[in-house]
Amino acid sequence: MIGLVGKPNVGKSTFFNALTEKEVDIGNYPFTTIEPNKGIGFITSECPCKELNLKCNPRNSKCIDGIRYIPVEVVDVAGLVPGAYEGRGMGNKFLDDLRQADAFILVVDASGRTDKEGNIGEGDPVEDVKFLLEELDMWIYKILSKNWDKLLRRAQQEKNIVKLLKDQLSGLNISEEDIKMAIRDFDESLMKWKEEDLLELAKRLRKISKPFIIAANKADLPEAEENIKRLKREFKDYLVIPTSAEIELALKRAEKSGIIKRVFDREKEDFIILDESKLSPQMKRALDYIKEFLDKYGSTGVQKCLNEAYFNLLNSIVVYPVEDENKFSDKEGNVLPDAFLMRKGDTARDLAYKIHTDLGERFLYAIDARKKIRLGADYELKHNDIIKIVAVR
Ligand SMILES: Nc1nc2c(ncn2[C@@H]2O[C@H](COP(=O)(O)OP(=O)(O)OP(=O)(O)O)[C@@H](O)[C@H]2O)c(=O)[nH]1
Repeated sequence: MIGLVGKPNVGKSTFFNALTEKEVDIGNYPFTTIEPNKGIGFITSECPCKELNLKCNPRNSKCIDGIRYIPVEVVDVAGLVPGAYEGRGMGNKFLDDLRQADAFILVVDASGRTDKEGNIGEGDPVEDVKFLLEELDMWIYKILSKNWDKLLRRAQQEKNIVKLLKDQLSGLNISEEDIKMAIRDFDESLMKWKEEDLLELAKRLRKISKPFIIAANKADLPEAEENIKRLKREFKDYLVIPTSAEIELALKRAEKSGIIKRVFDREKEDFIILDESKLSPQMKRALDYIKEFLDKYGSTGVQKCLNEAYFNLLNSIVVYPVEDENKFSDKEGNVLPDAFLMRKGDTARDLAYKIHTDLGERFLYAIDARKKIRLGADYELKHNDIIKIVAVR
């Protein structure tokens, strides 16, 4: 799940709506209850139907003009205020939402028109990013240092520090490997760890467990240009994506009401006006303004943030399981019915388990449907693979 974080007034709600506004209802969502601050966004990936020259019948996703839209959950993490890590403001709800997110899109007002408290005024998006990082660090520090005395007592029996820390941080989804990496140059005895060591560890764990992208929102405003350059200079290790949530929402709505058709190219996003006669002079001006923005930045950036979060931060790949490797279909003849999100490094057996535990347990071998060759259980899946799993009956 991706979390949207940002202080008030930076355009987070607009961003959330632009990402999650339902266009077409699709069944088979892999999610059960959707809370009010959660929504479904779609990551986009080239569908193999184009290359294979087939017409697909998606079930768990949708395909428009050869682009597969795969549903993912997005959570609007409300309540970022100074001291939120201590439960100020929205209290535990804020912390709970943070815990659930695998990665973040950190939304800042790149125009600098939002001040520290989230009011209209003078602000600095570079400072806002720093502030958020501190909040996250303090949040992890608080979890880490909670009942530290008790942990030290336990350490007298349990010598495995990594295991102790993993227990302490349960809920944050950090692997033992990552903890080991983070404490590699720390003293072997927990007794010797000082407060600044714990703070440093919190910082490292945040980097590992909560990767994020910076959405430099309101990029359409003139003051944004300079701030975007500063953000890129200041946060070289991070992806800074100029966005205009307002333009994305406007385009989505214009398309829904049949005024335009959006066109997506690998390089650039554009739109075609379907009926000029329906446009008021005001709408025409707005669309000209939007076109200028797209010419300058290539896209509204909103969809790009979600795609980058999955494909870049979380190392996701898309794999298409099929039951008939000749027709690329399921038993009913639906071509490329499901698009599964997997991670780089996942194997054919992992895919079988993801489809069904039983299929994982009965796994015999897999078939690469394009090349019609057999693959072993340890075959490392690649992006856009089409795979049939063969299992013991
Ligand atoms: N120019 C411009 N304005 C934007 C953009 N995104 C949002 N806004 C405007 O910024 C203001 C705040 O947007 P919201 O989406 O309500 O901001 P928020 O961060 O969710 O704020 P809270 O609801 O107070 O938490 C609104 O007036 C939006 O229309 C953008 O990309 N460009």
